[in-house]
Amino acid sequence: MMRTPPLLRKDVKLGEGVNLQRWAVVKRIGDGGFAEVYEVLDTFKDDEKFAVKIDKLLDKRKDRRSGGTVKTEIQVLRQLQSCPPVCRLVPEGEGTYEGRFYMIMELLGANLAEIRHSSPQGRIQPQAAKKIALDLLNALEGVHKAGYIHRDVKPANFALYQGPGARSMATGGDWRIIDFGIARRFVDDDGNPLPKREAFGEFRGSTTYASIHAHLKQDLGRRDDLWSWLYIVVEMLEGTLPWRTSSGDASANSEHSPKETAQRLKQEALENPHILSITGKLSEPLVAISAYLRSTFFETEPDYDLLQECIASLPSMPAVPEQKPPAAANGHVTPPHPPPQHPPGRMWPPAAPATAPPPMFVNGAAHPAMHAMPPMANGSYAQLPPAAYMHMPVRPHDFYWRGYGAATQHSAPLQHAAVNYMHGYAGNAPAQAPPAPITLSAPVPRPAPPRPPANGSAQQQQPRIPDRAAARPAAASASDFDMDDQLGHIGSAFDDEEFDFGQHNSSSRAAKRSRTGEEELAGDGHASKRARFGQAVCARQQRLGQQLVQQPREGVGEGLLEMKEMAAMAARGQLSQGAMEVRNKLRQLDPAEGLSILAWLVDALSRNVQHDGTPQVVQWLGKLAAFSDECAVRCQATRARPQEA
Ligand SMILES: Nc1ncnc2c1ncn2[C@@H]1O[C@H](COP(=O)(O)OP(=O)(O)OP(=O)(O)O)[C@@H](O)[C@H]1O
Repeated sequence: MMRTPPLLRKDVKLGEGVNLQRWAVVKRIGDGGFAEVYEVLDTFKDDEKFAVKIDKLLDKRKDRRSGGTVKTEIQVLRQLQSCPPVCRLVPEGEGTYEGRFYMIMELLGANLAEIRHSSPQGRIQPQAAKKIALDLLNALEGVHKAGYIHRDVKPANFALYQGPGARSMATGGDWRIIDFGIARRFVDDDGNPLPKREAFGEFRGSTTYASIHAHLKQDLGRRDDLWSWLYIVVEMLEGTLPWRTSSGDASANSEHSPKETAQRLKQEALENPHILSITGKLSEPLVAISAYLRSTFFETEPDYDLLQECIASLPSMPAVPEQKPPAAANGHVTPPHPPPQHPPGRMWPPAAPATAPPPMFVNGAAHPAMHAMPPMANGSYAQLPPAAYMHMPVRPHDFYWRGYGAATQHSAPLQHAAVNYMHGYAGNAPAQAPPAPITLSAPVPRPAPPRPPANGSAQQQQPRIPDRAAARPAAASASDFDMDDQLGHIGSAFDDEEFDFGQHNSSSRAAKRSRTGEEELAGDGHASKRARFGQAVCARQQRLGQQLVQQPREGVGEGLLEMKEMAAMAARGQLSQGAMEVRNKLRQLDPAEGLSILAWLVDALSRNVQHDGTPQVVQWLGKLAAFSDECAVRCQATRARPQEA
């Protein structure tokens, strides 16, 4: 039986004494772009509390073009009700009030934006942040598995469940995902993914958390929800994002719009994810996530397990003393990027690799070797040509095979992590001894890329290996070989000259891809060639790697010749079934073992690039570096798992 509604508070905008069917409006609790949210009481159920979301009056909508309405949201939410972390609708709780659609749903608590703002320095403790990150990821996975992309993933759209059995915030809370106003179904009725739409318009979600693809007005896929999720995770841990100003929002003092600033910094963060951190040194698992997301395609089904593993390997304790981000004159929060102070030193101790590396993560903390990783200065200095990577079939968790698939660029920070990690144990005589202190040469600033000739003949130019000796004449001996320097110069050589596999020309499409981080290769005739090349690379990689580990270092030259031969064979497409089999064996190697082999190979190839600048060698180097990245990430994941258990 309908009861008299309770006394209404003054701030109720729906109108005095409003009843929406049996639900009596109590107070306003939220206000978005196209709707308002009120707390209501169910007068049929002992005044149990619920929430109602109702369309704003048309003239109060921030953006009339948004198209988002409660009516469309109801349709999406109905499809997602079997997905646990999605906000529950009350059956029969839909209707219109003065022409405005409304829906009754469960009443949730504070949203993540409010909770973060109420935390000291806007940071959430790492242990709780990890739990929240996993909950949010689960929620997104559930939505994706149900065939939808949310497209407006932001902290305000995750709210605390406060019903029976809810966990307290002290243990991370229980999160529900809300606001499906601009969600979109990405599969057809048969569950097949819809093709990417071209010429997509302005994005309608939040600028702060929008993926780079949203800024570029591209069609959004599952990966874009996950980019937003990554920004949320970074913000929870860091207390801010680089594109936020000291006032926390729009960069009012900047000559660029907030959107432009966010886009530029997000673009930079693709190359160098460390700029996402106020310390200039982002946690390696987050770097890995960024590298992984960057490697995904529009239609890629994300590897949620891998993302979970990365989050699980995040430190549970704050790694550095609390630090306030300095605000630059223009109001931007600028990562400090302390200059690295590493004295020149040897790359590898000359002894054989130890059998067992020390754990990379002990109780969530990084292996001591990881600390030796020099902060990235002003962007990546180890870019390698996109064509250095190949596309390969994927197993779950083998994301680097896919990640570096096709035209992905190499993630410099990860590569250095791998090298440094290896450095921590490979060659330290007693396996039990703590890793020797690591000395790396300070990275040499990248020279400005050469300007293309005025006559536009850049496309005919051959990729060149720069003269390393000329750039750093005093450090040319094998004993003080400097990987940073070497990779930096190789990277510079390809800045403007896209190396197209087996061809020495540049394509505007590929160049565009490298600028935008867009990696789709639909219709790319070179993709299958790269795949074949990749198989061959891996086959020979294992054999030569084992040889090299057993051989004295003088044997490297011979190994290099064999590799070049193999590369030429791959380019001609003369590949065997055997190559595929060896590759599969290589994949089964213990990641640490693979890393050990690959570290030797990268080192060996780097030394020889100086003497023989063939493009194949550069490709090899890129491929090998990518593989050592994979090994490093897999090491992290493998070692983190028992810790979590
Ligand atoms: N079920 C709920 N329980 C409690 N609070 C809610 C609920 N749903 C939404 N809110 C609150 O209301 C606010 C606005 O809701 P919502 O984001 O759905 O509206 P919107 O118009 O789509 O917003 P925006 O324009 O920001 O996307 C949310 O940030 C949240 O704090």
